[in-house]
Amino acid sequence: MSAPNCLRGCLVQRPAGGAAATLLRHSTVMPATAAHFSTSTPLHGNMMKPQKPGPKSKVLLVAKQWKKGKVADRGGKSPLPGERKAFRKRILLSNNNALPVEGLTYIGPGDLLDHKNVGKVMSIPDAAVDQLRTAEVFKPTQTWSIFRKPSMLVRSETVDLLNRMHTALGKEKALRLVIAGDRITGKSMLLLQAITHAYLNDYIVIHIPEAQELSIGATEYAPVPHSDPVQFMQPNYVLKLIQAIRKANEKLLAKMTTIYSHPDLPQNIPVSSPLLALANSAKEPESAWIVFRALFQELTVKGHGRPPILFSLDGLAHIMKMSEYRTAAFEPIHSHDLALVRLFTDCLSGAVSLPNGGAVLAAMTRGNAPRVPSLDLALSRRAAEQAGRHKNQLPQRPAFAKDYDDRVEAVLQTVELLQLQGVSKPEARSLMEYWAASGVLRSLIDEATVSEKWTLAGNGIVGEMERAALLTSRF
Ligand SMILES: Nc1ncnc2c1ncn2[C@@H]1O[C@H](COP(=O)(O)OP(=O)(O)OP(=O)(O)O)[C@@H](O)[C@H]1O
Repeated sequence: MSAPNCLRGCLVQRPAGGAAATLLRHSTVMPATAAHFSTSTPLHGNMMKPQKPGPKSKVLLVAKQWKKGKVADRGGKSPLPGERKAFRKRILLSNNNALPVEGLTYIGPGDLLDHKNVGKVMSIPDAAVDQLRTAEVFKPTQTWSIFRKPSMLVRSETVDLLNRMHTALGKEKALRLVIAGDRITGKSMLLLQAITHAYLNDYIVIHIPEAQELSIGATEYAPVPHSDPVQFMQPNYVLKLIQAIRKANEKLLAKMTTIYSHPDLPQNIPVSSPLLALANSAKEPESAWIVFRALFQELTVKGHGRPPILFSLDGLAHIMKMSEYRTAAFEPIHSHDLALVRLFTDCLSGAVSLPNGGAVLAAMTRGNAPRVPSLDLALSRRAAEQAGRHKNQLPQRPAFAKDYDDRVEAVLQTVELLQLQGVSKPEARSLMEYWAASGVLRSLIDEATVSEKWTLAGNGIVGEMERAALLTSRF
């Protein structure tokens, strides 16, 4: 018999079914006489006997259990409600293994206004670190956990933004500005720098750290009584926000006193009580929105020793669209009909003013932002206007476009835009020298290394520079 014919003959004699083949492979007693590829009588006899289950049949058993929806017991404790989220949001702000950097100075109240500090890496003072942590300004995506203490690069944009804020303060007006830019260019970090400056200069800071928490339908909501057209409050979120404002701005709130009587409040707060007592009266979610409104009303009284306010939000796109909430009639609710969002957008558009000065800042985020055509259009119009283009040359909605939203465009009609790009080469060098001094970057920092990393990072995009230089520490 020729070789191919022999092979065919042998294969034909093999058991056809996979299960049979398995049994064959795992049959415990293999007669010595049994030839390979043979279905000889002794083997047939053996197959008729009951077989011990082999490893393969165990796999089948597990698969069966899985199909029935049983969870295999791994012996561990399953996480409690909220534990996974807390772990995801956990922020470490120091690393004792990183080297202390010599010559690193703390940011003072006027330092972020000073052009001399552009290109310097500076540390955040401990008191401000606590306030920033309370207001949830640090983000888990940033690289705080690999350095000895929270420090940041002062960029030219930082000084520019804070000088604009300072000028507005002098005019008793609020700067209304959107921070935009490509992915990981440092938009949230710039917002953090503005908030740090605000804390160091005794502003009251109201910060919404993740705008998506307001619009994705993850927190309770209820109609605001007597609101027409109806607005919706988010009691639990607002209670948490008041507690953060109270804790981070405690000293300032204790110094100021109320000038209105606020009869709607759940607790009697007589006129001339400290604002801290007013903030403390928010104990239950049910009364949180009324207390928040009363506190905001008190803080925005002109004069009376009221400090400037910084009202900020990260993740603007999430509140520039329909929310995931529904009315009782199952109609979708626009994000601008959520009371807290409405207050922010009114401040951003200038409909509600901050008479003691300050700023309303909104940062875009590119990480998980939804696409909002009206937002993109409004920002590109603002960019064109700032570049000095004539009204007739501004970008327009495409003809017959459906998914544009007048409410969004109205809010952004007069805001300023700060378009963030990469850092300059001297700024990049200073940052890399800080990384090297901290011991997290092990290479000689010279012109060539800086140029290489700067170019690799799309002309100095900070997050990309971190990827290129500190690859293992972040990703
Ligand atoms: N001024 C700075 N000093 C030091 N590190 C910075 C600075 N700006 C940004 N970074 C770093 O760059 C990374 C990206 O920053 P950030 O999270 O602020 O970017 P983003 O533009 O808000 O990102 P996204 O596009 O995802 O919203 C972070 O790890 C941050 O630590």
